[in-house]
Amino acid sequence: MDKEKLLEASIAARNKAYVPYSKFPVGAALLTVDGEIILGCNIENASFGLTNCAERTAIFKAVSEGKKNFAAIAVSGDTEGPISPCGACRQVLAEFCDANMPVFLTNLKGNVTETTVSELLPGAFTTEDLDYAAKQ
Ligand SMILES: O=c1ccn([C@H]2C[C@H](O)[C@@H](CO)O2)c(=O)[nH]1
Ligand SMILES: [Zn+2]
Repeated sequence: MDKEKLLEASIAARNKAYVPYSKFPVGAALLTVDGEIILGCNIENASFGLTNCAERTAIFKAVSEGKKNFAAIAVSGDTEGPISPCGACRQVLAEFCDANMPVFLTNLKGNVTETTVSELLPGAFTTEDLDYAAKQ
């Protein structure tokens, strides 16, 4: 997997961000198991709570096109250290990605952290929890 290419794609994805309120563009680049890169950016709203983060935009775009098997994601923002995905995005990543899927977090200075979905959200609530209740 070309980690540098994915990181660069996430930085390019920031250019499409719709961020009139925060002025804080974030980009995501989601790699499918077939080698396709799906981009996402944050999309804000005058009703602030309706904002969709870059990571969820990328995942929802992919899933809406029938692509649900992912190999990695890169996320970038202009932060002091590597960007930190919000809790909502961590939960959505846990829904669609393997626990050990690589997550590359970066900033514009080239600081990179490589982590995984389960490191970002240990003990995530998952579909297995629902299956357990359904069997009782
Ligand atoms: O990992 C992150 C962190 C923040 N944001 C967005 C949400 C909002 O538009 C702006 C400021 O929080 O950054 C993302 O898209 N992804
Ligand atoms: Zn988020």
